[in-house]
Amino acid sequence: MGFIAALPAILWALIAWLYPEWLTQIQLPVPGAVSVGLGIVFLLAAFFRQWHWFYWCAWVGGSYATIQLGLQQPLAQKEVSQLYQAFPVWLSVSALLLAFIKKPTLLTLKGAFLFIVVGILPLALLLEPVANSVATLSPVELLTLPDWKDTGLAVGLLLWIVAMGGIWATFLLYKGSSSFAWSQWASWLALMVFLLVVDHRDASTWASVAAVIGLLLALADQMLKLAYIDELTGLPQRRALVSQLQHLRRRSAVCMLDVDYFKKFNDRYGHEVGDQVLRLLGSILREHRGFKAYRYGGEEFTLVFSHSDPDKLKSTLESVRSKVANYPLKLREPSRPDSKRKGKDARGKKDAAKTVKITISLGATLKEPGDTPDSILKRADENLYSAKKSGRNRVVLK
Ligand SMILES: Nc1nc2c(ncn2[C@@H]2O[C@H](COP(=O)(O)OP(=O)(O)OP(=O)(O)O)[C@@H](O)[C@H]2O)c(=O)[nH]1
Repeated sequence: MGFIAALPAILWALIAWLYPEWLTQIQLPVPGAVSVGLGIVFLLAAFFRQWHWFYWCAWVGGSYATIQLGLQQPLAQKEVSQLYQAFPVWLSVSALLLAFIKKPTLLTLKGAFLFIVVGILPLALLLEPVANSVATLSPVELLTLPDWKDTGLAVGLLLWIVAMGGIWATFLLYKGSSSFAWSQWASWLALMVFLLVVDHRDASTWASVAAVIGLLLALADQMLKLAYIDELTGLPQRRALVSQLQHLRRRSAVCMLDVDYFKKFNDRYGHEVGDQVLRLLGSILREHRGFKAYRYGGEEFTLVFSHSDPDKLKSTLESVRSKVANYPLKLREPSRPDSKRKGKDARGKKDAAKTVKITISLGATLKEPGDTPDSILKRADENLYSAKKSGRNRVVLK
């Protein structure tokens, strides 16, 4: 899902490669699209107090300004050619640093410093001695074999983009990264691809627009997650459930489930261990087939089925119930032993990592004509209450 933020940059790269003539044929719908886009990201990020986005806006803005001031002239000029060599070094080093360092809060001295560095520093490349010395670090020449020099293609640059972009993207995929992390990769890719098609009019604006749209998509994705996804379990939360229940199909069913004696469990093992259990229960429900799971609130979850076959429903719910009841929960020690000796003893014992089990009760109901979200949830909740009253660790479907 996070990958969505990278799509505009990938689309831009494909167009720049396959149909570069489009860049001059299609007019940008908004004059000053880059500034307008960056302004919108700034405002949204400030509104939602997502300060770390400001650094990326400053990075895109500073790089775009440098391109406009220095790279809009023929590459044959010596100082332009030096900037052209130095610029990918700046883009790559600064992007990697900004993506992987722990970013300070913006409204601190360190934060303001970083903001200015990423926004203003690229402009220093417009000074010839700076560009000259940074250009000596550029691997573009090194990566371009002598045979390729006359092809007119910046082959070294292409290899650089493929190598660095590939390693970075593999890392992001491996880590299952957020849309914000992907939008950082995408901003870098968009501007690097611009350098490959530097001769085309408007290429820098299209590249920066692709970077800004990536940031906007990532911001929108993060806002949706904040509003709809429960942080502890990663499941959609009550707000998402209510919106789903408003569009239930005629044949559907709803189940409320709740952990048994969870208060006692929390009292005995601590709230942190209780959280571990909810996280695990969330992942069991997410991976189980046949329904969509939501965290209703506290230790209560809701399952929504898109059929109303009672036998199938009962068998799925029984399978969930028994899976949870038989799942051995390995508890991590809440605190470390207070001496080396005790730690050694504990590691020696077989039961040092304690295994416990939990059970859940489930109350399910089929959709009836005229049901509202409230009425169907109320019926499922009454059935859950019956399951609790009749001994817990069971399914009631009425
Ligand atoms: N660790 C943890 N505990 C939570 C969370 N949300 C709710 N709880 C706890 O869940 C417990 C719910 O207790 P009760 O509603 O009394 O129900 P119960 O003890 O599970 O008993 P029955 O439902 O009757 O089997 C309370 O102790 C809450 O503090 C959470 O996010 N994390």
